[in-house]
Amino acid sequence: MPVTILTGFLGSGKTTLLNRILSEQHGQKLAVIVNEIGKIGIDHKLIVNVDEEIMEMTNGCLCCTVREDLLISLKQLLQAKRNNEAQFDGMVIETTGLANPGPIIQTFFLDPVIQDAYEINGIITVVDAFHIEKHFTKGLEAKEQLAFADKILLNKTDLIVQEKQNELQALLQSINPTAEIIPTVTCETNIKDLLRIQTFRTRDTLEIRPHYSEHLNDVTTFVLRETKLIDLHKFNEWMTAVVGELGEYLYRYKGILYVKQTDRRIVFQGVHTLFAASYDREWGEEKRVSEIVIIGKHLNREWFEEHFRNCT
Ligand SMILES: Nc1nc2c(ncn2[C@@H]2O[C@H](COP(=O)(O)OP(=O)(O)OP(=O)(O)O)[C@@H](O)[C@H]2O)c(=O)[nH]1
Repeated sequence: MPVTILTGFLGSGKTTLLNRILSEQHGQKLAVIVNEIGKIGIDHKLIVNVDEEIMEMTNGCLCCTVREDLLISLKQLLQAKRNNEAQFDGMVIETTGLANPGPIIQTFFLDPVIQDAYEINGIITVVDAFHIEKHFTKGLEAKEQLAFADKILLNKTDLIVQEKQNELQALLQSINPTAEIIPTVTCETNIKDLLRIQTFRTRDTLEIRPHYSEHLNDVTTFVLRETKLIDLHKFNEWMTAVVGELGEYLYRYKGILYVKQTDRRIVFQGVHTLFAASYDREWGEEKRVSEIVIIGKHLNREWFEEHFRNCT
């Protein structure tokens, strides 16, 4: 069952997006989990009344205290589905505006029952185009949410001029060079596409968009590139050590490797300490190069570059 995770700073438009997802025809019947911090059952009243399964979790912020709750909710929903008490073939989780989505994503990988039944479709981050720069000054959350995103909705573009929009798009892309950025007004976009990201599946393309290396306070983004063949064993050993040591600081990393052990491309990606790699298609006409995007906190780029080179 595909699970789509909605993040975004307070007031950016997550509920607006959720309502679109729930009211548009996209062929999926969705279960919804909303996580409200400090409010008691307010948001569900704002959510359009459709016959979806809505489960509200009010006792704390998903990212820190209630991962156990999330697990329980996920299992309850699964049980309800098996008992024919609930019908759904996909799930959407709306996180609080302050959640770091990392631990939520990890919940789906740590429990075998959950891992069997669910699959992360993707992480969608909604950005308030009018306030985002202010949000950046308030702490790390807004940047962390961008770091995890597969798709970024640059929402409320009706409140800014075109030049500002271009400037923000470049800024967001520099923070997360692999995410697709979609400018929107009231989150209007193709909902089917949002429900079909399939980020953790092997894909033909892992696109690394042009970007400018960026260091915004503590969140660092850089791309490692190497044209020499990579030794997969060396790389695996190194990555295992890296996630063991620096896992908590690694928000998101994704890459394609050109390795000596196979003619096929190796696609891999991870969140904190969890990473998965898979064989992709064979190399074609394109330039053979290993490329990894790393987004994290307090990371030393030179150290990564040097050790990645040592994997050749
Ligand atoms: N001008 C403008 N306002 C918008 C747009 N999208 C949403 N809004 C408004 O922004 C406010 C916040 O939207 P929500 O969808 O509730 O945002 P949220 O992220 O769920 O908010 P929290 O649950 O508080 O984190 C609402 O008043 C929306 O009507 C937009 O594109 N342009």
